[in-house]
Amino acid sequence: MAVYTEVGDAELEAFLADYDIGEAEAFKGIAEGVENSNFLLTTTRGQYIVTLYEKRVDPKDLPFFLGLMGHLAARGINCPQPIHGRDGKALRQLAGKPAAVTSFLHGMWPRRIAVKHCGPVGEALARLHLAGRDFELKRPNALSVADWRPLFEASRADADSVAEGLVRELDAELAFLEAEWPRDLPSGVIHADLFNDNVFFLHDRLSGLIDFYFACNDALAYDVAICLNAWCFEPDRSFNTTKARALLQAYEKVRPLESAERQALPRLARGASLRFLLTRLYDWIHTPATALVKRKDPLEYLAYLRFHRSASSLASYGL
Ligand SMILES: Nc1ncnc2c1ncn2[C@@H]1O[C@H](COP(=O)(O)OP(=O)(O)OP(=O)(O)O)[C@@H](O)[C@H]1O
Ligand SMILES: N[C@@H](CCO)C(=O)O
Repeated sequence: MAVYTEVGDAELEAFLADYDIGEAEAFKGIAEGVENSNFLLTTTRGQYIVTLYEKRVDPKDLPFFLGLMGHLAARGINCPQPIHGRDGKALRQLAGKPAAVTSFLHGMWPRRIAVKHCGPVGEALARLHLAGRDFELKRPNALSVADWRPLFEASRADADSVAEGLVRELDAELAFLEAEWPRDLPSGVIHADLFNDNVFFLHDRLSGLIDFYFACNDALAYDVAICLNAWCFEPDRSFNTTKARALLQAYEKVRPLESAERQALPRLARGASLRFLLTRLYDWIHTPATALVKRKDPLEYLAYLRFHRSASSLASYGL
C-alpha cells in the first residue's frame, strides 16, 4: 500500500487549477511503493502521476530530486518529467503535504529478472551518469559510510534476534569499511536505488527509470555496485556471473570504468550490501508487524555481503 494521505475532490480540483494539464477524469491511488503516496491521474489531456511526499523525504531535498528528473529528461533519459504549473513551479502543496505532478511512464517492472534485462539496465545507468554530469545542484549521500554506524546503533539491541552473531559480524564489517572505503573515485549524480521495481520495460525494451528519491552525489561505481546486488543475484542468493557480465559490459560500452573503479568494486559491493542490510534491519525491527507495508528481508543482503567479502578482485567473480 502506498496511499498514506487521502485527497478530497475539492482539494484536487483547486490543485489542478494551477496547472495547464486539462480536467481530471480519474484519480486513483497506486498500491505499490512504500515511501510516498502516489496517484494515477487521468485528465482530458492524458495520464500523470501525482506524488505526495511523506515523512521520509526531507522537503529541502525536493528541489534536487525534481530538478534532477527535469534535467535528465531534457537529456533523453526516460524518467518522470516534473510538470510545471502556470507559475513555473513544479513543487506545491496538496492535502497539507508537499506534492508534484510528473509525466506517466509506460511499462512494467520485471518481477523475474532475466539476463536480457541486465544489459539495458547497465546501459541506462551509464547514460544516467553521463547525463547527470552538468546538473548544478548537489546532494551529499545521506546513507553513505559515515551514516551506517548510527543506523546500526539504532538496531543493535535487537540485531542478534534477527540473526545469531549479527552484532559481532556487523561491527567488524563497519570497522573494515570505515577504514578501507574507497574515497577518490570519479563521482557525480547517482540513482542509488535502481532496483528492479524502479525500472520499467515495454516489449522487452527498457522504457523508463523511476523513483529518484535517494539520488545524490557519490562515486559512480557505487551505483554500479548497488545494481550488481539488485540485479545479479538469484532467488537462492547465488551470484549470476552471466547477468553481472551483461550489466557491466553494457555499462562500459557507454562509460568505461577506470582501473581504480574496477579494483574498488568488491569493497563498494560490500558497502552497498551493508547499506541495504542496515535500512532493512532498521525497518524489520522498528516497523510494527501489523503495519500495512511489507518489510524487506535484511538477511538477503547479509548473504550478498558475505559473498562479496570472499572476493578480492573482479576476477574472483569470474568477470
Ligand atoms: N512516472 C511514473 N509513471 C508510471 N508509473 C509510476 C510513475 N511513478 C510511479 N509510478 C507507479 O507508482 C509505483 C510506486 O512508485 P515509487 O517506486 O516511486 O514509490 P515510492 O513509494 O516513492 O518508492 P519506493 O519504491 O522507494 O517505496 C511504481 O511501482 C509505479 O507503479
Ligand atoms: N530498494 C530498497 C527499498 C527502498 O527503496 C530495498 O530493497 O531495500
